Amino acid sequence: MALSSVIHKDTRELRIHESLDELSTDLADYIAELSESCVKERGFFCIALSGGSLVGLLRKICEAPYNKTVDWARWHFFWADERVVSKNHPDSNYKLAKDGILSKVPVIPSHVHSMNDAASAEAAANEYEFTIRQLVRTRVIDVSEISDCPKFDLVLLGMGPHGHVASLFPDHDALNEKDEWVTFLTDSPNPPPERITFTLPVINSASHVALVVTGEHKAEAVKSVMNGAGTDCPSLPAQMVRPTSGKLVWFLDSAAASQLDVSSSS
Ligand SMILES: O=C1O[C@H](COP(=O)(O)O)[C@@H](O)[C@H](O)[C@H]1O
Repeated sequence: MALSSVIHKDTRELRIHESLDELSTDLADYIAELSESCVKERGFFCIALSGGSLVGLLRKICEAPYNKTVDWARWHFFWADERVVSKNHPDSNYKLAKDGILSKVPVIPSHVHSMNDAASAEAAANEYEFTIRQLVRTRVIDVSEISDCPKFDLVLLGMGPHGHVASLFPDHDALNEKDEWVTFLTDSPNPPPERITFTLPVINSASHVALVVTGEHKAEAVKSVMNGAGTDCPSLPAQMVRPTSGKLVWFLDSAAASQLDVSSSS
C-alpha cells in the first residue's frame, strides 16, 4: 500500500493517500490494529460509526484478510449520529452500515447498538444515552478519567463540505451541549431535519478519533480546519474535534488535501 505521506500537524496525524483504494486499505489496517490492542487490553472493541461517504471507505475491513483475522465477536457497534427515519430508509445511517458492513462480517446482533427508529428524536436520543450509560456501568464501554463521559475506543467521523461532523453543524446550538452525551436536532440544515448525535464532550473523550475526508469539494473546509488549529474560537465543528487525551488521525485523499500547505509541517 502506497501511503503518500504521514504528516504531524500540532497534535493531529494526517495520512494523505493518492487513491481511495489505498486510503481504504490504510483505514482497515488502522482499525484492525486498534481492535486487536483494545480486545487484548479490555476484551472489547467499541466503535462508533458515522454515515455518508465513510461507510464506502470501510469496505476493505470487510474483505480478506481482515474479515477472517479481526475478532468480530468482541466488537460493539454504535453510531455517532443517526437520521430520524426508519431503519430501511435510504437516509438511515444504520441501513448504510448494515448494507456496507454488518451484513458482510460475523457481528453479534446484540452487539449492534442502533438507535430506536420508532420513537421521536428526543425520546430516541434519551434512550440511546441510557443504553450507553448501561454499557459504561458494565464496563463494556470504557470511561474517561477526565470527565464522566464514555470513552469509545474509536469514533469514526466524516466531514461535510461546510465542516460538519456527525450531526453537529456550524453555528448550531447542539455544538454547545455540555451535559448530555447524546442530543437531537429538529432543524438540521441538511436533510433530513431530524437527527440524533453524539455531543462534542463524548467525541472528545474517545481514545481514538478518525476523521475520514475525501474529494476536492471538501478541500476548502479541510484547509480552514487545519489553519484554525489551536485557535481559541474555532467556528467549524470539525475544528472542535480535539480529543482531550485521545489521538486524532485524519485520513485524506490527495483531492481533499489539495489546498494544504504540508511543506511546513513536521
Ligand atoms: O449528514 C451526514 O454527513 C456527514 C458527512 O457525510 P459525507 O457523505 O459528506 O461524508 C456524515 O459523516 C454523517 O454521519 C451524516 O449523518
